[in-house]
Amino acid sequence: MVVICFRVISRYVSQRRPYCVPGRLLSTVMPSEVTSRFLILYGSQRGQAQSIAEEILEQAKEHGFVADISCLSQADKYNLEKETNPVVFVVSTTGDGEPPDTALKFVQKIKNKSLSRDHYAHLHYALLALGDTNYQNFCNGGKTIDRRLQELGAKRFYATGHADDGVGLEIVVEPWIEGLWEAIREALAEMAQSNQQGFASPESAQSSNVESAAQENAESTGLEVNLHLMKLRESDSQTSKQVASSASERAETELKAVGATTAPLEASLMRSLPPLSESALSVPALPPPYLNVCLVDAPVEQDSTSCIKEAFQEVPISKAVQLTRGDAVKTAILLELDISDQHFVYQPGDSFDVLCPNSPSEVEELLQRLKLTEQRNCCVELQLHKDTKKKAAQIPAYISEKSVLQHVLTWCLEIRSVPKKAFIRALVEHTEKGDEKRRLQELCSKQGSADYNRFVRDPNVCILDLLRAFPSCSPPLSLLIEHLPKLQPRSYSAASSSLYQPGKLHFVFNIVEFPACPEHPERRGLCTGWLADLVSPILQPYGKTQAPTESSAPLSLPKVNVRLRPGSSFRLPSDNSLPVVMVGPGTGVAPFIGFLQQREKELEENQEAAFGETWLFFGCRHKDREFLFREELERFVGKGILTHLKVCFSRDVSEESEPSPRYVQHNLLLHSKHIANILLKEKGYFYVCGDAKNMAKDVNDALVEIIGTELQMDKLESMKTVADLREEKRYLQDIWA
Ligand SMILES: Cc1cc2nc3c(=O)[nH]c(=O)nc-3n(C[C@H](O)[C@H](O)[C@H](O)COP(=O)(O)O)c2cc1C
Repeated sequence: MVVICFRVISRYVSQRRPYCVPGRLLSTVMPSEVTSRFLILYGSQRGQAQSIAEEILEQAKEHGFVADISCLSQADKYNLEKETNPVVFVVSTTGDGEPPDTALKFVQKIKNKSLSRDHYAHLHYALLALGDTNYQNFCNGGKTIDRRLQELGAKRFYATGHADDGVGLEIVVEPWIEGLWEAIREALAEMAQSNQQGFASPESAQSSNVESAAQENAESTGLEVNLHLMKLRESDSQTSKQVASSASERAETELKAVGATTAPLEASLMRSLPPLSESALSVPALPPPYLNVCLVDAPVEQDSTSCIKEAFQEVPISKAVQLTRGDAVKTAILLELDISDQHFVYQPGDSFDVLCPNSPSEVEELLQRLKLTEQRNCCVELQLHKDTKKKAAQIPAYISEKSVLQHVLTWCLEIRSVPKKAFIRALVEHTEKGDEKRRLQELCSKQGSADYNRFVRDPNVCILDLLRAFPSCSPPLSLLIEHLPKLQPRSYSAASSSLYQPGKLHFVFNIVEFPACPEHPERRGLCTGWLADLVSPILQPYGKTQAPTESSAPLSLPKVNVRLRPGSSFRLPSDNSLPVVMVGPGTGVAPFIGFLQQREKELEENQEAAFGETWLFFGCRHKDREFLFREELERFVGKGILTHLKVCFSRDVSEESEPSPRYVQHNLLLHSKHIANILLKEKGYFYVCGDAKNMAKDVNDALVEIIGTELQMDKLESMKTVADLREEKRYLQDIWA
């Protein structure tokens, strides 16, 4: 990162810091003995931890270090048992506080109970955990690894960072990385000192020779980098001044043009105001390009979709029903998938992934903006730049060899993703007009962080929005492939039981709507918008839920690609006699329909089956418009399968004298005694499904309050009791942000 004054100077100085370690070490450590090597290990589910790890790798070079990088799943590429250099972990969290799939084996390995307390006594590490405070188990993936490494004697040489995707990872990530270099230097010096005091093995002596050579090498590169940065700084501050004056001139002209003399101009995606518009900027280093892209006019021989569809099964959608009345604010749709021809075994509570394409109109617009409409059917051939400065550069595995351009933009790249600052920095180089260049520089700069959050991150701006806002920006296709992440499948919870409805899989979703805002036009969520369009020919309107008859069923049913998500713990207790409390407002009720269907069937098959109490807390805005699965839930109550159905409607005016509860958490509080009994005396289960941002947090707070009140505990104690419930897997969440 960084190009201005004080940072450039401190960077320049920092190249020599391996020799300028703190006083107590300076006298004992010789320069050639201080190695500059360290290892980066990342565990990432959707690529953010990986790209931060790669950013650390890039910056390492500039700071005079030699770093190796590996995914935690590539166990053959590193060996922590013998690692003598500092290790930097970057680990995200997925599911309900789980480590990412790529870190699972590693976590299993370090959790092995037979490992001794000093197993990692030789290890010096730092850890950056990524998470999202919208989820209860904030950063738990990283915290789990951190805790276990401590238990096994590893030494933490730098305070653990906990970055929150809910407010912007960069708020923690950027300063954490800034402080990392000094910390590694100190750790290296300390380790070298310990070695000198007699712990050095012949192996490490050998490696330190190699490393000091590498360090010299890195230092000379570092010097060049700094000279380059100095030059950039000079030219940048000139540009800043020029652009700043032209920005205020432009603002004035615009004011005059609209005849306004006093009304202040507002900042926007395209325009900044002082002080930012007049500030010198610290912009990130230009990410090194690493891909050569050739568009080859050749016939496509293989099915280029095969690589992304691997592990997915294509299934017909046999039914689609609108569950909400026409005047509901959100439209909920139930889909029934026909999985009878597939080997697709699921349990109630499981969730699964759906592959969805980008919108054809957005792909078309992108092709036009890239001036590639004529080449849409060309094969995209990717090669690594021979002399790229990007370390660990790889051709994206999710773009198969013979893919055509239109297919790549439709199925492989997340074109709706919010461009990261590094991407915006790279766009600057492909922008002609000075004022547009300047604004892009601001948006990726340290000084422009608040503007980036306000005009890019919060309104979910995507690359197309940027290209619309900055007409002189004309990036090459290679830049998009380098910077856009892989298009991710979307997850949904099963809303059925396969025991109850063999060969069928149900799920429910709300069509997500993003209203128009100054940064982008109105649009729908990528997958939910696509699904809604896909099923519109077979959609049964609200209130008509009968199965399609032979004659009314269309000849060809729409199809989707689905894949079961493994490892769910969101399951009914194995002991049927235990009571359960389920909290699922809105579409969050989905998995509980599966639970209750399962029990209905089990009871049908065995009249003797005895189930514990079942409580369901449901809520929505209006009883008449959005009470999803009302009839089915009432049937469960009638059959005694659901013993307590507690509903609340946040926007209905209560007709009763007593004010009725507004949200599920209020309803929970009304039944405190029962809930506390179920969870703490009867060892029951507590399930929450739905929105993480507000509901799941409020429900958690309500639970803390319930336990505190009923057991007369102080807040800290009741929070600990709730944490214990999670640990015992009796408090389970299936939530989304
Ligand atoms: C399905 C899903 C589940 C998540 N669960 C949690 C969680 O339980 N706790 C948490 O702190 N963050 C959670 N997150 C947030 C991610 O850890 C965060 O967005 C992170 O930046 C993702 O990094 P990655 O792309 O490297 O996986 C979750 C994100 C998703 C998409």
